[in-house]
Amino acid sequence: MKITTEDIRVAFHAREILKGVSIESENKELVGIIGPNGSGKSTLLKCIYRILKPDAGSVYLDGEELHSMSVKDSARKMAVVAQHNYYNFDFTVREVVLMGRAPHKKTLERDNARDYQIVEESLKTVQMEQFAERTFSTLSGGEQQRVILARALAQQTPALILDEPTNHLDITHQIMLMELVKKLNVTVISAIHDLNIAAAYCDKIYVLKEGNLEGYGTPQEVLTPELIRRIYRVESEIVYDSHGKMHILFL
Ligand SMILES: Nc1ncnc2c1ncn2[C@@H]1O[C@H](COP(=O)(O)OP(=O)(O)OP(=O)(O)O)[C@@H](O)[C@H]1O
Repeated sequence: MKITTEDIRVAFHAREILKGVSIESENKELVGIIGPNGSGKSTLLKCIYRILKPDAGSVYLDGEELHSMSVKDSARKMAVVAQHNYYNFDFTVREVVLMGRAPHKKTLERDNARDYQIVEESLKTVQMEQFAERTFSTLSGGEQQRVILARALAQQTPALILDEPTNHLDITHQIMLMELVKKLNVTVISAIHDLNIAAAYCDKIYVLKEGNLEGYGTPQEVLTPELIRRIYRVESEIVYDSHGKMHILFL
């Protein structure tokens, strides 16, 4: 599925947070949004996953304007792993993941064997199947993050929106998550802080600073020492290992 934003503008209390942001992901592309703290990454993603209506501009899913669709229709097209405090969920892990099936159900339709099978598979994929009966709020931050990813997988959508998905995860699970997301073969738009993760996994990167797009292209095109200096005020060096993989060293 193709996701497009066109000239998105958002202001809070007369302060402009997004100043006309247009991005595009082709079908099955993994698109990274990078930028310093407060640059507007989450705000842009919130406009895409419909928790925030922009003051101006539009979001299109395969050419269809987001707000012209029902919430259920857009939830069948896109699942979200956002940065929230999840701790208040007083549900079991299995129940949380089952919520991912809701957009596929009619009003009052009961969960069936297939829904439970999808939930078990999703939990296995994120290696959380042994936690199915646990109360969600008793999990660690990283475990919660993986359960929320399982919920998004259970939603079986052609697009995923991720807001710093590797936040809370140890290095094993960071790599697991990015490898998994890459293999899903769906469209992904993800805010990413770690530039080496962005370099390793993104097909395309957009750079946000103070609500403006400051760069766009493949990781090789975008992640140059000049851009990193301009955006983050940090000196860096780009090296390629024996596998041809790009690494950013911060000096
Ligand atoms: N509801 C709101 N009311 C007022 N200001 C807000 C609101 N939501 C976000 N902001 C401000 O908008 C700016 C952009 O926030 P946003 O969360 O989009 O940044 P970000 O790039 O995702 O940052 P981070 O890397 O720290 O997660 C910040 O200065 C934030 O304080």
